[in-house]
Amino acid sequence: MESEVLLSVRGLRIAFAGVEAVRGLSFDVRPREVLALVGESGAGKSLTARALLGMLPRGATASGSVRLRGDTRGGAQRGSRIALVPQDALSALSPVHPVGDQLAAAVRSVARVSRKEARARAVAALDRVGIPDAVRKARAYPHEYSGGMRQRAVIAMATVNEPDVVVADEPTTALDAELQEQVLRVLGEQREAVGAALVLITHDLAVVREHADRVLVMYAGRQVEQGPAARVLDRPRAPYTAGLLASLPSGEPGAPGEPARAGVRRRLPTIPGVPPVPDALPPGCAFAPRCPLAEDRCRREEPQPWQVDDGHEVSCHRWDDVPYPAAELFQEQRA
Ligand SMILES: Nc1ncnc2c1ncn2[C@@H]1O[C@H](COP(=O)(O)OP(=O)(O)OP(=O)(O)O)[C@@H](O)[C@H]1O
Repeated sequence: MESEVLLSVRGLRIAFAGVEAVRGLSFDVRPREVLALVGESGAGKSLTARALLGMLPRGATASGSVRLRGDTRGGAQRGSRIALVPQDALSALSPVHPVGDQLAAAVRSVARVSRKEARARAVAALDRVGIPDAVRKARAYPHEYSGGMRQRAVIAMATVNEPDVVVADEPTTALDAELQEQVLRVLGEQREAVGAALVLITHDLAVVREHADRVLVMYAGRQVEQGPAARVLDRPRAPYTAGLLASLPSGEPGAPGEPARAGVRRRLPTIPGVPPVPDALPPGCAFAPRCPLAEDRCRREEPQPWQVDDGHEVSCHRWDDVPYPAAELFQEQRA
């Protein structure tokens, strides 16, 4: 069923020593859907990802609920159904064991199968992500893989047990453009092959435009806007989303406005200022100090999510005053 919800997050809050870094986040992920979590550094994307996996850092306290197919149990129950592709591929693989052994161990940690069967699944997973001569490569150590092949091996590791959800935390930041594209393509293919949904964490709206069905834009631990990716990027209703879009090079797949002209470099507007830290949030809307549309109310009252369109929510008092094209908000400021 199209509308079936696979993963449901309600009122998620994550705090360190009483200071909230994620402040009441709610979203759903449907089967096979790609949901992108976007926002600047410190928005709470990685913490949210870790909460989905039930792997919060030491000292964090969480409230709210994360349900997978209606089940709130965390730990191993959820751990085997939600898999992580971490930011740093190297940290995901042990340097002292052959890659195939690591994948086989991952298989045996969730399924009671023979060593031989686990091995076969490991090789099949390596083969599926496009590693040539997978039988032989399974016997090699991570340092014997090229950077791109290692990324693929990490994706194989995350998908070997055919999870319901793959969470990829900025899987491409350390890679050059060609490898980034490759990794995103392989992730997409694996999503198809094992029928998983993908939660893709990124700060790159061009990646969202290319690869996501839905997008959740975060700022200072809260939802700013969420909805179908094409609709949010074409007609953002939150000034913050508009600012992220304005800072994309024109002609990028996520960028609005005219196509890029070869040889012409324009100075890109960026959102002035920096995001607040969790223990020094301004009153009202956390984005107000950087927002060209902020008025008194914004500095007093935190906006609640408001449905502007089918499945498109925005948390902004002034969403109806965001111009079209929205990037103009920040271009004007620069002038
Ligand atoms: N282990 C920790 N101890 C204390 N505070 C933390 C810890 N981890 C995260 N935080 C706080 O939570 C905020 C959000 O962190 P998070 O890593 O989720 O951000 P992010 O959006 O993923 O950023 P980035 O893009 O840089 O990874 C941080 O700015 C920090 O204040």
